[in-house]
Amino acid sequence: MNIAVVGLSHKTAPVEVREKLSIPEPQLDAAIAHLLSYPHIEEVAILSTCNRLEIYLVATETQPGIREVTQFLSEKSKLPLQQLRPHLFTLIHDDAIMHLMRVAAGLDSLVLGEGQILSQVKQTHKLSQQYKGISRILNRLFTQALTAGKRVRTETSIGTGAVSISSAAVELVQMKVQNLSNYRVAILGAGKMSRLLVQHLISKGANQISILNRTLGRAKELANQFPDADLRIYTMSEMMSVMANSDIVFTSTSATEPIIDRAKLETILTQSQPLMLVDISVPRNVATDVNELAHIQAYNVDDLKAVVAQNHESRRQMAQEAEVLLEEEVQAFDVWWRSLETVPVINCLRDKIETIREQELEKALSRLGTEFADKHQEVIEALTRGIVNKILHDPMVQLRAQQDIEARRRAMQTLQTLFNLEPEKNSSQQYS
Ligand SMILES: NC(=O)c1ccc[n+]([C@@H]2O[C@H](COP(=O)([O-])OP(=O)(O)OC[C@H]3O[C@@H](n4cnc5c(N)ncnc54)[C@H](OP(=O)(O)O)[C@@H]3O)[C@@H](O)[C@H]2O)c1
Repeated sequence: MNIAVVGLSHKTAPVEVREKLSIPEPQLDAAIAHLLSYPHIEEVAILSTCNRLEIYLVATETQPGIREVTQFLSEKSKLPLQQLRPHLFTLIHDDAIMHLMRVAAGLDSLVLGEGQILSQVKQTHKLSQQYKGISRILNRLFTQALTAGKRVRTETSIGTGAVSISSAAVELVQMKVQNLSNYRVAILGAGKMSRLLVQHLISKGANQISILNRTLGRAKELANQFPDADLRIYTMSEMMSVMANSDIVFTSTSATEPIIDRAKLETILTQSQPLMLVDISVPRNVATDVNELAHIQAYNVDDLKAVVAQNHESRRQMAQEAEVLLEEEVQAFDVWWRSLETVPVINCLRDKIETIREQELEKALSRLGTEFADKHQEVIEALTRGIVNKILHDPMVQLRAQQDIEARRRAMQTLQTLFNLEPEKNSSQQYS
């Protein structure tokens, strides 16, 4: 039994590959069920964000489990394995555990230390539980990773400063245009990233902002969060006319197909009309053919790398503080993981003692007669259970807490000899 992660991220794959592997929320249930149907996969969790698609698994046999996930990714993306493989990374056990901790802490993000990833990991944990992808092992790992992520945000300085993909996108635009107050800005979408866009645009001096959304209610809600800004709101049906009257358009919707392409722009823009498009969505909202138009400047999430390079430099020191803290959380998970090898011996001992308790109780009750048994069975049952549990408590706790592997194995062996136990064969190797 082992933990592994197979996936790709902004570090290993460009946006045109990442978007092929994005698994939107409505498809998660089916994807988890599909992965669990493979013979070597016991538990699975899928983390799908704009920067990564990572599949965490517990495999009965590591390499076959990894092969099954790789096969799934190839089918899902419709990319042949030879084409997909150069973009994939695979990490096993300790490396996979540390990786999830780093991801949750924002240390593997394009924008180092951004906070959105922690809620995305939380959502992955929640949905993987809901769709029954994870049980004991990944549940524990995700819980520990979320603790690690929260600690990094509260106990180190990396969480300070509101950095996000949205802030980087605004920074990119500001580098290009200097004074944002002179430009008409439109934002397509009114979700979490759009809210951050509005916040950063306002803080950088933009004052002509339009928000367009599929549902007007959500755009209104967003505008209401910035009562001092004069935000204009529209439904998507007005997209073309609003864009025709904009200088800069940000796109941040969860649409799975492009909503802007060359043909659409040609119908609204004059030949010399400039327009800057900044698409932070994955899958992308802007088709690549817009680059064929002379006065269009189009950027996507991968173009933010240049902006965030500066951010990385200044935040690297803070990231080092966080790494120390993550080591502690990996260690805590490791202690738990190693304690799992005691489970078969503990179960075996419990079963044996429980059988003795039941047999002795039955004998005693039959000696005491039915009248006594009917009246007092519950009390005697509770009494014997209480005695057994109290006697077993300390040895069980001591055994699980023993961190020295050799000492723990010796203790398990002693228990087996003294109580003549026969735990399942090979079960002590099951978790190594
Ligand atoms: N969350 C992050 O940290 C993060 C970071 C970088 C990039 N991104 C990318 O940014 C995009 C938005 O993410 P988010 O977190 O802001 O999502 P979100 O909070 O769930 O909001 C989704 C937005 O997309 C709109 N939408 C969904 N399907 C649409 C469709 N078919 N056509 C037009 N609009 C549609 C929704 O409109 P309604 O209100 O009408 O449903 C809503 O405004 C995604 O592509 C995501 O990958 C997210």
